Amino acid sequence: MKSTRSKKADQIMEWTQVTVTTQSESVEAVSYILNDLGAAGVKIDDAKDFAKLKPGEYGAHGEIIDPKDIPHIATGAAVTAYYPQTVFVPEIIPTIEQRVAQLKEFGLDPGSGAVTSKAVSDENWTTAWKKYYHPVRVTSSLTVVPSWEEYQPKQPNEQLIYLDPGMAFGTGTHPTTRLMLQALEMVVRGDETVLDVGTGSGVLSIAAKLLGVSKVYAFDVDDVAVQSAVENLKLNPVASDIHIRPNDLLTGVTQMADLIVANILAEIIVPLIPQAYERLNTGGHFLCSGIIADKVALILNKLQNQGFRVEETLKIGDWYGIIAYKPFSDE
Ligand SMILES: C[S@@+](CC[C@H](N)C(=O)[O-])C[C@H]1O[C@@H](n2cnc3c(N)ncnc32)[C@H](O)[C@@H]1O
Repeated sequence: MKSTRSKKADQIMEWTQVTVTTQSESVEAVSYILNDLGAAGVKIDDAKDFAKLKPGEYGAHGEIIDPKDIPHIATGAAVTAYYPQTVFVPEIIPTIEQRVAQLKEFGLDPGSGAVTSKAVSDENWTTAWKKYYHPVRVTSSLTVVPSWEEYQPKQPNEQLIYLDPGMAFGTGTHPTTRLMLQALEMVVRGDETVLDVGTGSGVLSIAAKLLGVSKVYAFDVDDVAVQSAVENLKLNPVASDIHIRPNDLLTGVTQMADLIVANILAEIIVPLIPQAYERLNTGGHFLCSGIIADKVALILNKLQNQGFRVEETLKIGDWYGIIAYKPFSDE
């Protein structure tokens, strides 16, 4: 389970909780829709996530509580959003139903798309998202640590990313994020300049710095995400010199880079591909994830047509990540 939560939550006590019943492949798109309609945060329950957890595998080190103790759904997925009193939820429910049904047009299975709502108190929500977060080792060298937890590295090469995962997408534990973290570990050699497109919580920017890149410029179209990334950068001294600002993809960005990372839905990666090619130095890498099986061929095709050479296709569960390389003219 993962959740996102904006700072607005600290100021308002009463919320309307809206739950959409869907399928695993659509959770990110449904979250996007719910956020787009004014949710202060979303929480995802995905039966597939729980199916992969093994009792004791994480608990022995205190990273995560025994999965069987976490209430969870047995099949499919549910995305729950929290709306402040300023949003009149009965008015937006038909729009949610319509936009979720339209996901079929993007090749996603929205499942039943059933929408339910109920009033909740701030206290219930706070407990719901926070109690399941504990340090999680996301790659062989990177561990995400919630900002309120004490944690000592268990291995000499283990590096810590401190996050308040409540405020934007990017707890580090989502498969799409882990694909990008793995890809970063594979390509970073040190001293690179990086553009992080759709930074969310800032997790990839912080990871890139820990892995030894020199400069990071991070962007997100969502002001709440930018604010959350700014707060998370403050939790990680290594990230103090990261530049971050609101921006739509790389539109208007003139900074050249050796590495561009983007964990965004495939539909949004498509227009980013030519921008990324233009901003990358030759010999540089473009890393992207957020891609479901049905969209892999489309993205590979667009990358190759643009002139990229695909070096690796990575997979975790139903999600794919791609490492693409911009060759020198004589390669
Ligand atoms: C799936 S999250 C990834 C967050 C983080 N980078 C990670 O890997 O965990 C995608 C992020 O992209 C942002 N985003 C979506 N469309 C965008 C666009 N056109 N330009 C910039 N950011 C965008 C969203 O606001 C969201 O924060």
